[in-house]
Amino acid sequence: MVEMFAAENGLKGDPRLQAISNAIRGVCSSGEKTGIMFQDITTLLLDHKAFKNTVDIFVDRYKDMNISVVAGVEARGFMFGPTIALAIGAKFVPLRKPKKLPGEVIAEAYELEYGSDCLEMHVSAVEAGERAIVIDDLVATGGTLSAAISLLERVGAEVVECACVIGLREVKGQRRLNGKPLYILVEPREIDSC
Ligand SMILES: O=P(O)(O)OC[C@H]1O[C@H](OP(=O)(O)OP(=O)(O)O)[C@H](O)[C@@H]1O
Ligand SMILES: Nc1ncnc2[nH]cnc12
Repeated sequence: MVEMFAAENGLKGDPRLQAISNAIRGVCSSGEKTGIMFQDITTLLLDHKAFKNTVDIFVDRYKDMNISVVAGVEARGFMFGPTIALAIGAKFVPLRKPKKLPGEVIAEAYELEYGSDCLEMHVSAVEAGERAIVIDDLVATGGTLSAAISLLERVGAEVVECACVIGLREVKGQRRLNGKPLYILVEPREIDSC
């Protein structure tokens, strides 16, 4: 299913979107994530063509936007962000879960569908005035991306846009997050059975 965001992402009728969607797996989650319609992008990573098309779409969008920072959210933003950063000539800045970064950090706590968490960023990684995008696999409540935006803005960076492969239905029609544009490729996959 790709219609939900196609009108907004400028890719209406682009066959790459359906192939990307088909490569994502909807799974019935258990443990602390019980009841969550879990979207598994590891199957997208196994499909070379769909994975490359995903990265290519983001690269085409951001290559001429004078972006110097691609910030990726741990863990799944790390699977897309570095490749995009290399292709557009930007640095990659990891936004990590607590106590993973060795240098001086700033931190932002946030709420998730299944609990709460915190993101940290090295203070010296980004300079004031730099133009940044934030990359993650999925936006659900938007709490994670909002924390990422706050971290970058606290050091004086300009967040140009947040980009995700998947947007949960709750974000339908919400084209902005904390005042920043939100760029989404596809809607979630249905779960066949639990
Ligand atoms: O829009 P939100 O409600 O904030 O949720 C989206 C976030 O949740 C998932 O990560 P998760 O926190 O599960 O961490 P993981 O990638 O380390 O599994 C996903 O990769 C996003 O980062
Ligand atoms: N439904 C979901 N599937 C995968 N990751 C998520 N992160 C938050 N909600 C999620």
